[in-house]
Amino acid sequence: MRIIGLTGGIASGKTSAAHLFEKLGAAVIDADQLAREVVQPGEEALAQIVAAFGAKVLNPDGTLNRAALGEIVFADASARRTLEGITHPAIRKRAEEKLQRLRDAGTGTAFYVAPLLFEAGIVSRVHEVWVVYLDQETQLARLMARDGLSREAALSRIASQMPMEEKRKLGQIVIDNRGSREELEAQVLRLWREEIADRQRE
Ligand SMILES: CC(C)(COP(=O)(O)OP(=O)(O)OC[C@H]1O[C@@H](n2cnc3c(N)ncnc32)[C@H](O)[C@@H]1O)[C@@H](O)C(=O)NCCC(=O)NCCS
Ligand SMILES: Nc1ncnc2c1ncn2[C@@H]1O[C@H](COP(=O)(O)OP(=O)(O)OP(=O)(O)O)[C@@H](O)[C@H]1O
Repeated sequence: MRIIGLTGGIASGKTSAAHLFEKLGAAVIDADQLAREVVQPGEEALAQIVAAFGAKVLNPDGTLNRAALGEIVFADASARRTLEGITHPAIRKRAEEKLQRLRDAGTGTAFYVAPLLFEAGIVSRVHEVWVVYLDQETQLARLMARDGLSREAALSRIASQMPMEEKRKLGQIVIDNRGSREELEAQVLRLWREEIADRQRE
């Protein structure tokens, strides 16, 4: 099975691009979604997070208060590393299980969508890397609009990741998402045809 790592900066459009590939019939696993699964009530990782950060990161119903934890870890690199030390092994394990299921089902190509593909070393698990790219001003505007963040909070999230320009250089394929949604969709369709559908027929 060919595994394509799909990455990019925060709010660059990875999820949007992945949904478009999924609509065309691609198999997709998404690290952000796995990160949510591993902190559900009853999961080991949630207990470890509470032990490390205190009950203030829980909602009254016992679920993770993501906004509260986000405020802590995006302002403090050492707190972020503590959280990653808890969540990343659990995310990796779940990703391997999902990839194995796709392999067993005879899947030809799978996308592994991961914001921290380079930062978390996931790059060694994929066969090639596609990067969704945009300039920082557009990134900032989309991030603030989507998550209702102040400019300062949005900038600190961007600063917690490898700079977009570096990611761009490391991708075998770059999807330029500075333009409209229609332009994104056109690139996805072209890549689907040229890089996936045609190659699977070879
Ligand atoms: C801090 C948390 C609770 C904030 O939750 P929230 O719902 O606000 O954001 P969400 O999970 O949807 O992530 C949004 C984006 O933030 C960025 N981001 C998330 N975690 C990190 C991190 N550790 N370092 C840098 N950027 C990150 C990514 O670009 C991600 O796509 C959450 O992001 C989390 O648990 N992060 C640790 C797990 C992780 O590293 N996830 C990334 C996938 S490997
Ligand atoms: N071409 C576009 N034009 C306008 N808005 C867009 C475009 N592409 C994506 N968006 C919007 O930008 C925001 C970020 O996109 P998306 O959630 O797909 O990014 P992401 O890379 O998955 O983000 P994260 O790393 O935070 O998970 C969303 O609100 C999305 O609807």
